[in-house]
Order: sequence, then structure tokens, then C-alpha cells
Amino acid sequence: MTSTRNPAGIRLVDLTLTHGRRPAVHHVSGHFAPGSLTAVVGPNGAGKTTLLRALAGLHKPESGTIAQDGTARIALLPQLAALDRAFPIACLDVVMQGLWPRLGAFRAASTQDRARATQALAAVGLDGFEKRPVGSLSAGQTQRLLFARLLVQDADILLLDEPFNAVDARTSADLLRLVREWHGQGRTVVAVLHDLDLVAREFPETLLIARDAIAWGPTAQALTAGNRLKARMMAEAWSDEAEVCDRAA
Ligand SMILES: Nc1ncnc2c1ncn2[C@@H]1O[C@H](COP(=O)(O)OP(=O)(O)OP(=O)(O)O)[C@@H](O)[C@H]1O
Repeated sequence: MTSTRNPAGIRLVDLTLTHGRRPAVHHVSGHFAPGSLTAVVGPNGAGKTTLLRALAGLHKPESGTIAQDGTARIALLPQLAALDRAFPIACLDVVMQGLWPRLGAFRAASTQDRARATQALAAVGLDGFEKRPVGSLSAGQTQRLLFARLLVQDADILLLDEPFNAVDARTSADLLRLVREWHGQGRTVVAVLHDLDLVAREFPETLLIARDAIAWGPTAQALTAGNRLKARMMAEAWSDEAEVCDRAA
């Protein structure tokens, strides 16, 4: 399920993202280097999910730019809660969704495509789950399923929104192994996380964000007590009424 990697990073220049006129991410600049493994951390409401969606091209910048270093395939793992588990769809069909961008609107899936999806299910520990309805899975199994959908996308840049949230320890360990493998293959991985111990152990780079970027660099330097305090104080100082500023004015 691997191919020659296309090392790809993403550069942010003075990026501001809003919901309406309310800022979610404020004048952030920096670089997710090709092949880097970066945690995005910060208080609730800090703009982490909004940033990830913008990196995936799903949220248009209010101002500033998001530029890839080259042409790269990007795949997003949304938060588990974003999946409609009441929708009657079988596991294999969820994984097949990951092939849609390459199949296009009109080409039907081939036997090979189905075999790839079946292999991806096996790779995340869900062999034999092809026909199981999504609604019958546990949270951990559902997250494994979403990782299988990511696997078939064979992306150069992987964006993971709280990939280990609400899943059991065994599932976390298995999925973490996959993240390490992706990093080892030279893919660029950006993950929103809340568990700072896990970040310190496993993620070489960290972006600490509280609407503004508080720190971005090697994890030990980004996650100092001083920076964490600053992020907390910024979050406490936010006004829900604040509108986006115009630095050019
Ligand atoms: N669809 C939306 N409409 C309006 N405001 C939104 C929307 N989505 C997010 N926001 C607001 O934008 C800000 C950033 O939200 P975001 O979900 O990006 O934060 P987060 O850091 O991912 O938070 P959490 O850690 O709680 O998941 C918050 O103030 C949030 O209320």
C-alpha cells in the first residue's frame, strides 16, 4: 500500500481563519516540513480543527495563504464524532470512499480496488468486517475503520484530528504504530492531540496554538511550562465578541 513518496510540506503565511467574522486562527505563519511529524495542541476552542480543515482545503482562509511545497495528496481523518454511524453503510464501502478521488465520478471500482480496501481492513485489525454495518462497531473499531480509509488514500500529507480520542489503549497503540510507519515512510503527518505526555513521547515537532501560534518547533522547546501557561491565559482572555483584526489597517 506504499508508493514512492513525494516529500511534501505545507507553508502558512500570516494565516487567519474565521467563522463568520470571529477569528479561529489568527495570523499564523510557519512550515510543516516535508516528512515531519507534528502535534497541534492547545486549549479547547484554540482553532485546531479549523486549522486542520483549512490544510485539507475544506475551509477557505479569511486572509494569508496555505501553500504546499509541491503537488501532494492530502488525506484528513476527521474527529470520530463527525462520522454518521446511523447511516446504513458497510465497512468495505466506507474504506472504498477513500478511493473516490482517484476513481473519479464515473469509473466503477475494480476487483483490485476492492482487494486494496479489504487489505486495508486487515491492516487495521478488521479482517472479516467487510459486510459489517458501521453502526455495529465500537468506537475503537470505528476509528480503525477510518484509518483503513486513510490507508487506501496513500496520501503524502496526513491530517489527523484527535486520532486516539475515545478509543481503548490497545487500539491507540495499534493506530500509533501506523502513524509511526507513515512517518518512517517519509509522509508528512499533522495530528491534533490533547495528551501532552503522548506528544512529548512520540511527536518530534509541536505547534502550540491558542488562535495565535504560541510556539512552533521541536516539542521540548514548544511545550515549556511558560508557553503552556501563555496558551491558557490567551484562552481565558478571549472574548466571544472579538472580531478579526486587520493588521494592514
Ligand atoms: N462551524 C462553526 N461555526 C461557528 N463557529 C465555529 C464553528 N466551528 C468552530 N467554531 C468556533 O471556532 C473556534 C475554534 O474552534 P475549533 O473547533 O477549531 O477549536 P479546537 O481547538 O479544535 O477545539 P477543541 O479542542 O474543543 O476541539 C471556537 O471558538 C469555535 O466555537
